[in-house]
This record gives sequence, structure tokens and C-alpha cells, in this order.
Amino acid sequence: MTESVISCHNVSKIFGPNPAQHLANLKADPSLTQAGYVHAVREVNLEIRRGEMLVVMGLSGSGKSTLVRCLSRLIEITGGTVTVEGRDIATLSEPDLIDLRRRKMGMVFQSFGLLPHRSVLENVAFPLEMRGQDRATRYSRAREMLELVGLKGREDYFPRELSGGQQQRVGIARSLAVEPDIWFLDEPFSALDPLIRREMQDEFLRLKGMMNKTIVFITHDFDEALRLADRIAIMKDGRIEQCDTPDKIVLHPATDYVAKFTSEIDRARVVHIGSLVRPLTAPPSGEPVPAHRTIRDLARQLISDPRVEIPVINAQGAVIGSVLRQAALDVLLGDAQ
Ligand SMILES: Nc1ncnc2c1ncn2[C@@H]1O[C@H](COP(=O)(O)OP(=O)(O)OP(=O)(O)O)[C@@H](O)[C@H]1O
Repeated sequence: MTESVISCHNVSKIFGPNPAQHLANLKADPSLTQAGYVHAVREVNLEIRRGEMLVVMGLSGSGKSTLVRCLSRLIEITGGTVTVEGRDIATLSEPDLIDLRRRKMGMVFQSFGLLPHRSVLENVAFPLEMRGQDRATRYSRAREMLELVGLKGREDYFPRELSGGQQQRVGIARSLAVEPDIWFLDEPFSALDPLIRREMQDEFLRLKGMMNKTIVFITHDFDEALRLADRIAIMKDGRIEQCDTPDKIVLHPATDYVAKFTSEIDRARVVHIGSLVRPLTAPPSGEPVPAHRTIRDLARQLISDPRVEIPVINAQGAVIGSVLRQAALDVLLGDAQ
């Protein structure tokens, strides 16, 4: 099992004048809600693994931003513990906390937050300037990052001369310049129009493949979550309803609420053959199918294949079990339970 980088144990956040006092009885006493208390995050338990992309998904007001801000202690939690690489971040002094954020963490927000009077190059180099790096080193690193996000040649532009998508790329390049191990992105693409958003998602998947970073990505768009995530944590009223791989979420939604999100989804595009693997009941025969392919990818073959049971291979080519053709067809035709 991969090492956990961030752990949340029973994390709660209550906004209000005297939150700690009400941690135990907020739920039972509705008058506290009337008095202005908001239970934004409720008893969240979560392990974020090194190198994974965890997408936090939920409707507006479900607590996504609050939870993610608790992970870097931008917000003080009311109850529970958050540990980052084994250290309880509530126990860190202010300088240690700033150091942890500067050395390990990067953040990208929905509003691009670029400095309007500085060029693109200067914007990307800015966090390195804050770190006291000399001009030549920081400009060279900033150029590298701009090339990585596809903005080579735009170094001397000003933010107002770029499109929304390009500005967000500058924001991404700026946060990558400091080489964060843990990367928090709060709805980074939501201000972009659908086509550019899709392009940015592709770009993001490319970057993710190149860098082995732990990423926590917030979105309220389920399609975006399914496209990008290794695992999705679905929040409702401050709680995590389910935290699982996209395959498991669409195949086995844990609650009615999660099921509602998945009802409109084309499952065959999400579910990989590997998710339906079961032990072989007979020696494998005929051409196997790779576990990493989606049911949609293999639709033609599945429809015409006469076999009841089709062997499945892993990335190394070893047979890991089989898939019942009928089970795959059920997903394809929307009959999966
Ligand atoms: N500083 C604050 N003071 C009081 N209440 C707050 C504060 N910040 C957030 N809240 C409340 O906490 C709840 C969760 O808010 P949060 O911003 O975490 O939700 P979200 O899922 O990120 O929403 P969105 O998708 O709209 O950004 C909401 O009811 C919100 O009004």
C-alpha cells in the first residue's frame, strides 16, 4: 500500500463565535445554526496517498474549499487532527507552518491572482523572488515552467493580453515553479469556457503524467472529477459520502446521493475492464483484453466476441483473471446494477 502523505482523523470545522464549545452538540441543537454557526466540515477521515490525484467533488457549499484549506492549516480546525508526512500540523509554530507551505505545498485558485503590472515571466518567477533566489536562476526556472504549460514565446506579455485559459496556465506555471510535492487546486478551471476547460484538463493530465505529485483538486463538476481523478471524495453537508476510484463510484455508489450523481453518466466510458475481473473458471483461451482499457474502448469486440469468459491481462501481459462478457455488456448497455 502506498504511503499516506496527508491524513485526516475526525476533522471538523465549525464557523461561528465560539466553535469549540459547540463541537459536540451542534447537530442536536438547531438553534445554534440560527445563531450563525456553520458546521462546514464534519468528522472527515481521509488518507491521501503519495503520488495520487484526489478530487474533492460536491455541490456549492458542501465544504470542499473549507476541507482543503484545513489540510494546509489556512483554516484552523475545530476538532480532529490533520497530519502531513506524519506531523500533526496543529502543533507547528507559525514559522514552521510557513516553511512547510513554502517548501512542500503549491496552490492554484479559481481566480488567477496574477500581478497585473508584471509580465508573464515575472509573475511565474515571483514566488522564487520571495524565496530570495537570484534573478538569473528564477528567470531560467520560470522560462522552463512556461514552456511546460505551452506558453513559450509569451514571456513578455502582461496578464491582460492573455485569454482566461492562458492566464490560468500562468497561474499553474507559477505554482509549479517552486516544485511543490503537494499541490492543491481549488476549482482552477471553473472560470474557463467549456472548450478551453477541456483543453486545460488534457494539459493537466499530461503534466500529471510527467510529475509524480500528490494532488488535491476541487471541482463541482462530476465529469471533470471522473476524467482527472485517481480517487474521488464526494462531499455533502460537510461529510464525505464516498471516497473511491471513479470505477467503484459509478459501479457501486455507496449512498443514494452518490447514485444520483452517477445516474446520467455513460458508465462504459468510466469503467475499466480491470474493475470487472474475477478468478478464471477455466484455462484462459483466445485473445485476452488489457485491464486498463475501458468498456467503451472494447465495445465492438465485446459485442461480437462469442466467448462467455474473456481472459484479462495486466500491463505486463500476465493473465490476472477473466471478465464475463455479459457483465461487460451490462455496463455497456446500461443494465449494470
Ligand atoms: N469564513 C467563513 N465563515 C462562515 N461560514 C463559512 C466561511 N467559509 C465557508 N463558510 C460556510 O461553510 C460552508 C462550506 O463552504 P465551502 O466554501 O467550504 O463550500 P464549497 O463546497 O467549497 O462551495 P463552493 O463550491 O461554492 O466553493 C458553507 O455553508 C459556507 O457558507
